[in-house]
Amino acid sequence: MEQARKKSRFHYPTEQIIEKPFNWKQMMRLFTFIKPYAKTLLPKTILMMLLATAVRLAVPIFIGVFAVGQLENGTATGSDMLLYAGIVLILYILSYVANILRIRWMNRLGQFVIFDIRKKLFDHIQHLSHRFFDQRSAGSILVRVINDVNSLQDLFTNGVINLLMDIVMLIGIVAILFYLSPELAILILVILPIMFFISTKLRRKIRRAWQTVRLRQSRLNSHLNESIQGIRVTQAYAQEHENMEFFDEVNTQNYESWREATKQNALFRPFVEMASALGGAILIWYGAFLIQSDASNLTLGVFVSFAFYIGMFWEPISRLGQVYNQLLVGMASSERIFEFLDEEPNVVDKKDAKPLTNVKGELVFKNVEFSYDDKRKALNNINLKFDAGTTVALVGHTGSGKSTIVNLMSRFYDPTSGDVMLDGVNLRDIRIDDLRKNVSYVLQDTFIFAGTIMENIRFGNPHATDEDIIEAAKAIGAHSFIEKLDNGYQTEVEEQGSILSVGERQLLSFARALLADPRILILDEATASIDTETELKIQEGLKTLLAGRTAIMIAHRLSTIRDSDNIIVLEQGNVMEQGTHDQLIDQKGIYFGLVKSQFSAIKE
Ligand SMILES: Nc1ncnc2c1ncn2[C@@H]1O[C@H](COP(=O)(O)OP(=O)(O)OP(=O)(O)O)[C@@H](O)[C@H]1O
Repeated sequence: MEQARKKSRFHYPTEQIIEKPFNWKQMMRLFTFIKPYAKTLLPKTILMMLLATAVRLAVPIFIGVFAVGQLENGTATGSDMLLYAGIVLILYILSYVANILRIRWMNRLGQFVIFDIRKKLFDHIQHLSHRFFDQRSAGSILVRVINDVNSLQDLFTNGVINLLMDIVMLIGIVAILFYLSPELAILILVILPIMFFISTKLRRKIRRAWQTVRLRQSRLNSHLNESIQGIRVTQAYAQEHENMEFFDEVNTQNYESWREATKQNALFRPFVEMASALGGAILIWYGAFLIQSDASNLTLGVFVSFAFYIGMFWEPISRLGQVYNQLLVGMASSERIFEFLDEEPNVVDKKDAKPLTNVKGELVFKNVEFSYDDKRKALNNINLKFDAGTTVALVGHTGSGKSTIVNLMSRFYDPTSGDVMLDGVNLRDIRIDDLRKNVSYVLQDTFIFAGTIMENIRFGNPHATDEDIIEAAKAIGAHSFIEKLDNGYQTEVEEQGSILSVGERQLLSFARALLADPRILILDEATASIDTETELKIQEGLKTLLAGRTAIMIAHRLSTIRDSDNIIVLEQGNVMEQGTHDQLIDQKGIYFGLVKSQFSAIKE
């Protein structure tokens, strides 16, 4: 019981082992990624592949039929033999060069295709709406862009061309075998179906074993990802031991699945080699019999060529098994990649969406309703006006709908019904890019990207010069703390910016927003308590930032709220009261209660 309770803390979606029939449609869709190279790299690679294969097929004929044949007839001269040796040598050199070029171009083709798939996937994901990200963890998205795309790598760098090469090789060998000696060819080919039957069974086992490896590995990845991201909470609650126990379990499972898969895998090659030896034995036994018998005209030369071909026969067969595995892995991965690619953004530009010019910054909500999940309403019939150039504070208990209102302003979501208008134009009719350039967000938890402080501020406007950035930082009041850092504006900060304090991060985000110079500014005020000096700096910075803009604040400090031109009080997705601080206090309604209970403890 204790054990079950402990393990139940860790929930990772487990994928089922996929045993689907081969899906041609999906494969064809995957191969459309080769299309851009259909006239350049692909034909060059195929040509080299055909050349290398043709040469390999020709060599045994020269050695067996011509050289040994002439020796057998007794017509061979030293210079003839030298000529044959020369030809074989040239053929080998030719095949060597063709193979080098084939491998080089094949790898290049594969890398280009992987590059294209990853780019397309990333580009697509970037444009997906917030709804998509609400339903998935960052880790699971990462796995698709990295692991699933990587697992297509083998297929495109080796698989496809090798598959073609092996098919051409097999057809070539079978045709030559039949041409040289149909009796001998038939006998040897009899064992082919038997081998295919056994190898298919073996391969299925191997495939399942590798699928288990992938599932175990993805569990291990998820656990690692979560553990590292949540390390501070884990340490704070002293849960390292529980974490370690679970890690041990998934790590052991991972190791065991690898052991099993490599064991199964190791069986395949010896099996192919055994079949190859069996083919050789049959050849020697029956071939010797045919050479001696008067009824057959099998010569020693043909027999030698045959032996060469038999030796070459099993290699493509064993490789075909590998390619089949690669195709199945590729299919599973591409299914997951296509699932993302087929995901349509919920919020998209209309065909005739208008550009935005001369924005004044008046926002109006008309009968707006909204629900995140079509079950529970987050906003009920909201009618609001945010006048251009004014500062409006949104207040209310947690979950009352403050963030939801601001989410609709940048069209991170569209209202379920009703409209949001900017300067009298429905947001749905405005180009999203234009809208978002005019509406900036300053989030409570400022996201700092890995890079310098300079680059982090420049995020607000990629075209800004260093001077513009320093000016913005000065205006906001961030310049003095930046200067005190080791390398000033060139100080490298890590992802999430953990070397910076909450207040400093806020100031950076103000500078970033000032640089973006939007008409409408949405601000989620930090709740963390900040020392009085920084607090003053933030208030000063805020004043500069808000000057002349329409500002919507999810306000947590009474001082900010009191200074606003209008205060909107929300409760369970409804607008309950609105007005200035004094008006609302006089009303002695919800706001009055909120101020008394919630803000009295917070520093004004
Ligand atoms: N992405 C989401 N998916 C589903 N439901 C959501 C989502 N975001 C918010 N909600 C729900 O919508 C309602 C309004 O949430 P919202 O985040 O707007 O509240 P809030 O007033 O901003 O709260 P807080 O002050 O705690 O940030 C809540 O009931 C919340 O559970």
